[in-house]
Amino acid sequence: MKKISIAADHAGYRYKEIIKQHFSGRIEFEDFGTHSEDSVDYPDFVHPSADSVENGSNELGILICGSGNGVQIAANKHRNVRCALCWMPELAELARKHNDANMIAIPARFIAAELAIEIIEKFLATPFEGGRHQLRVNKIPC
Ligand SMILES: O=C(CO)[C@H](O)[C@H](O)[C@H](O)COP(=O)(O)O
Repeated sequence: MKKISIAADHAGYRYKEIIKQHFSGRIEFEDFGTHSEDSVDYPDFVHPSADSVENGSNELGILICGSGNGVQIAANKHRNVRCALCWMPELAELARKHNDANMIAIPARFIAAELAIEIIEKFLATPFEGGRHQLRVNKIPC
């Protein structure tokens, strides 16, 4: 697997570090920050991370904030980003299988870190199914 981008605001910082630690040695991350729990604005970290997925320098991207909404909304402003908000592994699986999601948004203030890891494991392990789903994904850009 190519590099994976990862970015978080202050509400997601701790989970970002836990995730990197868990996948250490298996996944090469490009960490776009933030790098502390000091209050920051999530778009400042989402956009460069989403750019790196959009331009192909990172294969997939992980975004973490308090509810997951902020980072997902910002990431999906990028024409070729499909960012899915996932709070259970089954949602991550479907986001990959049916939507070819290339970024995932994690709600750090609403799920345990252990569940966040489980969700990301599923996201990274699940291929896109293509077929009828490819026709639909092709129609997303407007
Ligand atoms: O969760 C969010 C709402 O979309 C944001 O992404 C931020 O994490 C959240 O708004 C941060 O809230 P705070 O009160 O400034 O810590």
